[in-house]
Order: sequence, then structure tokens, then C-alpha cells
Amino acid sequence: MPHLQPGMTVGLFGGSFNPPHEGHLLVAKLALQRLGLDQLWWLVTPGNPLKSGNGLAPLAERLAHSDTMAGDPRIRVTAIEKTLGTAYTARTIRHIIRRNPAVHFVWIMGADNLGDFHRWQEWRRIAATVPIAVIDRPGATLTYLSSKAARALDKARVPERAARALPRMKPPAWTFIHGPRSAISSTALRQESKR
Ligand SMILES: Nc1ncnc2c1ncn2[C@@H]1O[C@H](COP(=O)(O)OP(=O)(O)OP(=O)(O)O)[C@@H](O)[C@H]1O
Ligand SMILES: O=C(O)c1ccc[n+]([C@@H]2O[C@H](COP(=O)([O-])O)[C@@H](O)[C@H]2O)c1
Repeated sequence: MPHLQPGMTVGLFGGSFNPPHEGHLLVAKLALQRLGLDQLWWLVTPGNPLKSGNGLAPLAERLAHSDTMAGDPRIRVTAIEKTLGTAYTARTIRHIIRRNPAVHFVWIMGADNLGDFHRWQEWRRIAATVPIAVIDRPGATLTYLSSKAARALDKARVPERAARALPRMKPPAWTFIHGPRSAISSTALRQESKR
């Protein structure tokens, strides 16, 4: 686990990164800037519990590619979930917070993930444990209005202009961040590499 000082603000950006791409980097940089983060941890999952493992590249390969892609000292590429032996975000977050009680963490995800957030294990507990920043993604812009989780957490939504304060807010608290967008996806890259 990367070393932290009390009072720091850290974004937790989980993903399959199969493979990592410019869209991930755009999200990471936007989160660092708009949330005023000291660090952003790129949590490379051993395997998304809701996705089939078919076509999932080995963790070591996804880690190495993510490291090459990140190229910013504030972005730390980690295999924390492999070390913890879990692929469930709720458990990951609980463990990280327990180890670093004086650090302000915020969960980062693309807008498409908000669409099925209500299917994640203990999703309400995640939202009650850590502030969440949802980053816009082409094709998913309206997700935040229509998804089950967004509706359930409607009262906890804070305006985008308050994004900088989000990491220090008491959860549940979440915001939707607009910015430069990229339509790239790992699925498209995998399909391209097969051609
Ligand atoms: N182009 C993008 N714009 C905004 N968010 C993105 C983008 N690509 C990925 N993300 C977000 O990054 C995180 C990790 O995504 P993931 O590694 O699954 O990439 P993906 O391109 O969605 O992959 P796949 O096509 O295999 O589903 C998720 O929170 C996802 O919403
Ligand atoms: O905890 C869960 O139930 C859960 C269900 C689906 C996805 N997630 C997490 O969501 C993050 C994004 O996953 P992905 O595959 O869309 O990149 C990644 O950290 C996954 O572990 C977590």
C-alpha cells in the first residue's frame, strides 16, 4: 500500500484495465485536478465480480501496462485487492480506511458504473463509507439521473462546483463531474487487436 500522511486526500480508482487506455488517464487526471487530490490509486482488480473472466489478461500484464500508461507521480498503480484476496469494493474500501484512518478517501468511477452500482455487493454501505465522484462518459451522461443508485442517493448529491470539498465531506456524498470526454473503451481496443 502506498505511504500516506495524515490529512491527505486520495482517490481510489478501481478497474479491470484490460487493457488500460487514454480514457482511464483522462478520468484520473480530471479527478486529481477537480477534487484537488494528493494521490490517485489505480486499483487493478483481480477480476470484476460482475464480469466473466473470459478474455481477462493476467493481472501482472494489466499492472505493467497501467504503470506505463499512468506516467504521473501522483498516480499509484496497485494490486491491493490481490494482496487482500478480495474483488469486492466494499471490503477493499473498509480495509484501506482502517489502515489509514486520518486520510480522506474518495471513490472514483465512470458514469457507466453508476448505472449498475446497485448490483455491487453492499453498495449502500459503500456509499455510506466513502464519498463518490462519478466522471462523465460518452453514452452514459444521463445515467446519473436514471439509475437506481442515483435515485436512491439523490439527497446525498452535491453540486459539481463543490467537488473540491467532496473528499472531506461526511458520506453519503457524491457528485457528477463533467469535463473532456473520450469514447475509447477496453472492449473496443480488444476487438481492434483481434483484427
Ligand atoms: N472513456 C472513459 N470515460 C470515462 N470513464 C471511463 C472510460 N473508460 C473507462 N472508464 C471508467 O474507468 C473505470 C475502469 O473501467 P474499465 O477498466 O472497465 O474500462 P472499460 O473501457 O469500461 O472496459 P470494458 O470495455 O472492458 O468494459 C470504470 O469506472 C469506468 O467507468
Ligand atoms: O464490489 C462489487 O460487487 C463490484 C461489482 C462490480 C465492479 N466492482 C468494481 O468496480 C470497478 C470497475 O470495474 P470495471 O470492470 O468496470 O473496470 C472495479 O474496481 C471493480 O472491482 C465492484
